[in-house]
Amino acid sequence: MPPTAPKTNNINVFARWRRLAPSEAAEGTIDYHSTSPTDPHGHLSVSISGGGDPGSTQSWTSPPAFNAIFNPEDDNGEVYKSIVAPAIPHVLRGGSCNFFAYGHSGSGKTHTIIGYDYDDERELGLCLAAARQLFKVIDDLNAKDNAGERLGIGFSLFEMRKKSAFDLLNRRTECHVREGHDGKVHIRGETEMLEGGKVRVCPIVRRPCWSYECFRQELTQAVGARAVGSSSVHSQSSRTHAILELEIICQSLVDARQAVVDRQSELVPVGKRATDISIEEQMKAPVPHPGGKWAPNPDYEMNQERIDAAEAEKAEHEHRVAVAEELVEDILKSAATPCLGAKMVFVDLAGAEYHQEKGAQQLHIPKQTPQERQEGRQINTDLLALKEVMRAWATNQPRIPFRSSALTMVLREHFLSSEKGNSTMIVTVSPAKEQYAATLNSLKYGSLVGVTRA
Ligand SMILES: Nc1ncnc2c1ncn2[C@@H]1O[C@H](COP(=O)(O)OP(=O)(O)OP(=O)(O)O)[C@@H](O)[C@H]1O
Repeated sequence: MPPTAPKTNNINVFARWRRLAPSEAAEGTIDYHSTSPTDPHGHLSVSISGGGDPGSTQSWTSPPAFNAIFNPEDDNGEVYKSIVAPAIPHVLRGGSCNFFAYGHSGSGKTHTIIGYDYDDERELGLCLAAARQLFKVIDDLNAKDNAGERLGIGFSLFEMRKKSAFDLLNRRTECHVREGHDGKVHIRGETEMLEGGKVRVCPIVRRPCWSYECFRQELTQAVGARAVGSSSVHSQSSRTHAILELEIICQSLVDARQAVVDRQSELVPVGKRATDISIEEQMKAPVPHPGGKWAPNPDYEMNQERIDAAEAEKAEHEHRVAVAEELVEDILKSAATPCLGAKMVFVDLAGAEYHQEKGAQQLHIPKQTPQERQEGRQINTDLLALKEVMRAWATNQPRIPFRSSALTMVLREHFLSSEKGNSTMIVTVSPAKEQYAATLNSLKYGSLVGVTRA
């Protein structure tokens, strides 16, 4: 019986072969080619061989899991044109989408998502190329006579490591990932003590940019603060998952969100006072009796009026927070252009590691420290959790295991806010013979996600 044909394509999966580094040339390359079996959706299979010992006939062919496969001569511009550019109209209609780069260390994830050459148009990372195209449209909209409020792009950029996020727009400040009682995940940054007992818990920084040039400068500066270390493959490895969120914004949205943070900080001392008063009054009401029991104090009548007044003040401040939150929603709903609030999320995942001490020595990179090896294990655990989320998402499972890691908790919102079909994984792979095992693992990971379509 032929396999059941997929009904929808919830997650798009692409593979990208990177160029061979000059230092890898002596070892030779993996043999690889893509085939297009009779798949109802035209998805491609990839076959690889040539790893292992000389003369080895070891080979592997994936199921038809890949939407397209990019060759080493395809530059970032080509990848952008095929993967990201088609999503821009969806974003301009107000939709959201996300893009993940997955691959072993040194396979080209950062090259693809962020890029290393910020001046060469053909080599801009996908996020910069997307912002450039969005700004072209936004600038045209802003120039129109009947334009509503001026639009721009706000962005946040942070790294995930273990259970913490590090805000690259705020001196790599450590932020905490918390699940609220509403099930939403919040990333909370620094806590500031203000006058009058106000406590401001800053959210992760979202920097507003009103031109592409401003965005490019801010992004490149922030990227410079990324944590690098030595992986099992190269010595400038990103040891964390970098998450970059672009959002179309206007000034009133920025102000309204700031007002929510301000109202919340005003609520903190008022809420604390209400709790203190209630406890204080209740403590005075009973008195200890012999035998360790407590009984009502005949000489003290609990001051219910005092408690009620404090509770009323707290309710008033809670109402102010709710009003500020509603204003944010109203601005998003009543925008003159539907794209306000639309998001594009780019994730440069930390490199999956396959420990190959032999390969590391050949590449003359420093040996990993025990801490780096421990980080490597944590990275692999996160990537496994992400694979399970993607498989469950792709097959429309009722329960998606978002809570299995801090990384997947943070990504929850991005999956849920993107309609099905707007999540894309780019599996980056190296053609170097010495990385055959790692390449094979990455392709297997990608094909597991790619074939599980509902
Ligand atoms: N498609 C490509 N074309 C040209 N050079 C590339 C390509 N992909 C990667 N490279 C180069 O290979 C090296 C490693 O790439 P990159 O830093 O993007 O890997 P990575 O997967 O992000 O690694 P890690 O997970 O360890 O951070 C870089 O010097 C990069 O410029």
